[in-house]
Amino acid sequence: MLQAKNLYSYYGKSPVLQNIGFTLEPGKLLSVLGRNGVGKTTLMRTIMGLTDRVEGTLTFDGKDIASLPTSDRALLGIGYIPQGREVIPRFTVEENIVMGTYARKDGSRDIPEYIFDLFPVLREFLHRRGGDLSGGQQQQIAFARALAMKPKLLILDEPTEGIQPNIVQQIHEVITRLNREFGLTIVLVEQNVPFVREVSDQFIVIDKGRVAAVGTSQDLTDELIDRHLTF
Ligand SMILES: Nc1ncnc2c1ncn2[C@@H]1O[C@H](COP(=O)(O)OP(=O)(O)OP(=O)(O)O)[C@@H](O)[C@H]1O
Repeated sequence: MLQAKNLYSYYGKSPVLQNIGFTLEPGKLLSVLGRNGVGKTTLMRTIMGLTDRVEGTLTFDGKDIASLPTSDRALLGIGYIPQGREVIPRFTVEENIVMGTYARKDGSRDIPEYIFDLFPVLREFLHRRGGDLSGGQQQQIAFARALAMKPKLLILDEPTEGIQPNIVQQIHEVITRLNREFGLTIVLVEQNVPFVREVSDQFIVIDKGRVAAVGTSQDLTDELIDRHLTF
């Protein structure tokens, strides 16, 4: 479904990512690991077309998307929950979620009902301003907005960063259900190694902008983590 080959991604003249390669099959979950500043967010932004320039190949559903604008990538079915959530504080919860529907091909502005089954609190707070909700609830809005576009692929950049522990567990359960129950293909940037081991089909470790290791969940050994993830 998503494939990168010899992918380089630039901010200005600097190649932040170099020679990145991976293949993600439909319905699978790929975790992206690495220390702070190695390029994980840049990889997510590269998939969405938000860096200055790329070289190499990036295909989605067999189509070359490397030179498409971000809005076209969304229309093809790539949903993105950025680091920091980016909920619009002045908009109501409902308005924030409906924004996601604008990336839908069917033109409908309806919020799919299952979103409120996943996040009942959002139904309750539908007419409150997004900015008045807690960090965990804002993360739920960010999920709901991305799911409202009915994505085929969901990109999640550290969805539990800065969120209180009781909500972290809930977000982990939602990610697991979206992948296992709803069959959504997911790329997940995540620091929590036990959760990565539990939920991933495959992983890549990035170090200094390059792929340092790839494998399936069983290949994510303590030795690999010591080498590339501990500080
Ligand atoms: N908009 C930008 N312009 C120029 N350089 C950038 C930009 N965003 C990130 N960088 C640089 O790219 C490198 C990778 O940053 P990135 O945010 O992708 O890392 P990360 O692995 O996601 O880190 P973190 O875990 O802290 O989020 C860093 O050296 C960073 O300074």
